[in-house]
This record gives sequence, structure tokens and C-alpha cells, in this order.
Amino acid sequence: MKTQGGSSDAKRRAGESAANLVVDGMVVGLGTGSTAAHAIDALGEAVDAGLDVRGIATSYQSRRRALEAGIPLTTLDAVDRVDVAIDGADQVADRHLLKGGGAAHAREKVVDGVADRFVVVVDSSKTVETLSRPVPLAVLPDAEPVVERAVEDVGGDPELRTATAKDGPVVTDDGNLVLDCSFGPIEDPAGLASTLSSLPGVVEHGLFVGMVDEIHVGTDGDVTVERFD
Ligand SMILES: O=C(CO)[C@H](O)[C@H](O)COP(=O)(O)O
Repeated sequence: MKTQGGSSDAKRRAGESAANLVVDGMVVGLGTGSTAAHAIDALGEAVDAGLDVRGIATSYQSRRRALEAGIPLTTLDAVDRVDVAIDGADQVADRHLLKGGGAAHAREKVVDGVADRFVVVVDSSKTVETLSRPVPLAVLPDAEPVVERAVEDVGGDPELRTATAKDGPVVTDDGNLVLDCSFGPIEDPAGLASTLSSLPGVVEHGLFVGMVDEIHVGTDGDVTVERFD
């Protein structure tokens, strides 16, 4: 699995802390990435001990992890609501996130966005004053050259994400390509999000603006929780 950022211990602390929020009867959005995987593992242990929950996976990877952990799965069309979604992030500034390091941000945005409570799990290396990592765009394959030019026109520097374990580009679970687009420091996440959403061929971008309800930040010795309500 792709990992980045801080220690595995810090990620585990954050994931386990968020998993503790889940109670009997909940439908839980299961995020993607190495930190969300710790939450999935902790939920699996709780299910083993009798917790009654159903999970909604946000990617092939989180589905596999949940199945291995023994979490019963459901789908968005089979439930009325998602009580809580627990997901990782590549950068966090206040209530804004950059996601998509695992190329799952399109499905993640749907599940995280519909959840009554969106809980983010990160290690402390992910928290910043201003978002500045490249913004991943999931792009319709045929539209890739068009989107590249459009991103340049709005001041970005797009780079097609390529796979390490295969020749050629990364292809998302939904068959899209990924353009990682550098804009430097992102002073106006809402404005950039709206610009990127308006580009034909962009399926989804990795800016999650003001969506977060709670952030669990793990360090090697502790976890801090910030709530926004
Ligand atoms: O957005 C994501 C996947 O699309 C991940 O949540 C993000 O990349 C964080 O991953 P990790 O916890 O492994 O650092």
C-alpha cells in the first residue's frame, strides 16, 4: 500500500481514536490509505467483539481491507444514511483537505460528503497552515489533453500520475486518469475548487473544502482531536 507522511504508530493512534466513535447500528464510510486502514482494522476487532456495524468502502483497497477485517459491507443504494465516515488526508489546513494520494478521492468525496459526520485521521506531518501539495484531478481518459491545457490556463502545472508497478498511467477504480496539478500555496481553496469543478473532463478534484467535522491527529505518543461544531 502507498504510504506517506509520519510514523505508522502515529497513524494507528489516529485511526483507532476515530474508530472509537462508532457505536452499534451505525453505517460507516471506510476511507482509503494507510491511516484509514488502521481505523478499519480497529473496527474489525470491535466487530469481532460484537459491534454491529455496516461499512461502505471508498475503494478497492478499503473494500479488501474491510473484508479481511470481517466488517459487513453495504452500498450507498442500500442505506438511507451514512452515520460517520472515517478517512485520511494528504494535507489538512483548518477545515480544508487535500486528498487523492491513493487516487480514490472521487468515491471518497461522495461517501465522506454524504456522511452525517466526517472524521479525518492523519498523523501530525499532514497538518499545515496553507495547502500546497499538488491537487489530484480524476480525469476522463479521452479528456486528458484538454484538461491539461485547461489547468495550465488557470495557472496550474499538471503532471500525469504514472504507476510504479506497471508501465503507463495510474488508472482509478472507476477507469479515470489522475493529473497531479501544482498551484503553489493555495490561498483560496474554495475558489480553486470551484474553478477545477468547472473544467469539462474533470470527474473530481482532491480539494475537500469545509467538509470536515472532526480531525484526529496522531503523534508517536498521543492523539489530539479537533471538533468543528
Ligand atoms: O486521499 C487518500 C486516498 O485517495 C488518502 O486518504 C490519503 O492519500 C492519505 O493516505 P495515507 O493515510 O496513506 O497517508
